[in-house]
Amino acid sequence: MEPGFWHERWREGRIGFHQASVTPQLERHWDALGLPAGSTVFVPLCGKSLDMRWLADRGHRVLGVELSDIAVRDFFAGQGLVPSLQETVFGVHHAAGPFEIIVGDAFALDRETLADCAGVFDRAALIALPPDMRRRYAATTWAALPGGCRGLLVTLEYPQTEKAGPPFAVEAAEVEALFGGDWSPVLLERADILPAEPRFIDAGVSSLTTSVWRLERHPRP
Ligand SMILES: C[S@@+](CC[C@H](N)C(=O)[O-])C[C@H]1O[C@@H](n2cnc3c(N)ncnc32)[C@H](O)[C@@H]1O
Repeated sequence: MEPGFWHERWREGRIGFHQASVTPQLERHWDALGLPAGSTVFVPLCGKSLDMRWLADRGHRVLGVELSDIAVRDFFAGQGLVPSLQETVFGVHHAAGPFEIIVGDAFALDRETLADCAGVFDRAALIALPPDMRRRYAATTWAALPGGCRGLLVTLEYPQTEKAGPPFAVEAAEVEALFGGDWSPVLLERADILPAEPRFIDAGVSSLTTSVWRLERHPRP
């Protein structure tokens, strides 16, 4: 899943991962995190997700990062906003209203850039990456978030031998292994979604569940 893979998907409009509505798990579990209005929420690998609009409607500022400028331009156009552009070492920052989206590489972001993020929402980001990149993502992007940051992570579980990713299966043991050191992962929900996923049924996948994790980062020493 190198950058070229994603750029091609966006160029060709092969973006089956994009949802026309808000992630239901976000709606169900976000308020329980107790993040105050006005706080900033980081949305890594954000695409043009409408979850960002939902978070803004809860009073949050949203900081996204996304490789594809097609996705980011589409997002702002869809919101009827014209962003101002500013170039930094991390990429081109697009800002308008409550949204700032960096067109750049999530793995490159540093602690200073993410210092104001009290929250994080990961849907189709961790699971978009193969195993070695997931380890890198946790060790760089998530590791740059500040102590006390809390958020939600949505994962998928299915027998990886039955279908190739993305999206990839990420089992509970891996969530613990990736985040158990610096974060406190708590499983909030697991649901069987195979009946609603014909692509997985057609591929012969025998079971498919989705999980929602609450993660809270320990204070930094
Ligand atoms: C499966 S999509 C999910 C998008 C979004 N989270 C959603 O729910 O619609 C993964 C996105 O991550 C972006 N991406 C992949 N690798 C990235 C990286 N290293 N830095 C920033 N964005 C990346 C891709 O361009 C793609 O838009």
